[in-house]
Amino acid sequence: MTATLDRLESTIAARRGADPESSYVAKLNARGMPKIAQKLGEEAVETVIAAMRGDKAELTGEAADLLFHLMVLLGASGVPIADVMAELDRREGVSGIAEKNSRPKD
Ligand SMILES: N=c1c2ncn([C@@H]3O[C@H](COP(=O)(O)OP(=O)(O)OP(=O)(O)O)[C@@H](O)[C@H]3O)c2ncn1[C@@H]1O[C@H](COP(=O)(O)O)[C@@H](O)[C@H]1O
Repeated sequence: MTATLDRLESTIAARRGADPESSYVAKLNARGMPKIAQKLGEEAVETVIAAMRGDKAELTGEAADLLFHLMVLLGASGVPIADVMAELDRREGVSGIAEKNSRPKD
């Protein structure tokens, strides 16, 4: 999964300055953060609707759209996907401790 996202991150970075007529990534970036954020929100809603319908094929497609648009937003914001992964890894460690602390004491 990480390799796929790393590759996508590189592709998005390479396409950002391309011709907006021929590149969707360039077109979105040219329209700025409000448009990128709006698209991410739309894809999130479409993902939720697909999940509620219980259609796994539709959900798979919408989830891919959602992840792609999140990657575009992170790229435009200068946040590397490696930082997001590192935060998730950190939380994995933290949640173990939180779980332990939430257990009733003898
Ligand atoms: N993964 C994707 C990807 N997923 C979805 N999309 C595009 O996201 C758009 C979403 O469709 P919508 O109808 O919601 O959007 P729209 O009508 O084009 O835009 P609006 O009018 O809503 O602003 C479609 O144009 C899809 O083609 C993607 N476009 C590009 N990629 C990746 O990005 C790479 C670079 O793409 P280009 O920048 O186009 O070269 C590609 O090789 C792919 O790997």
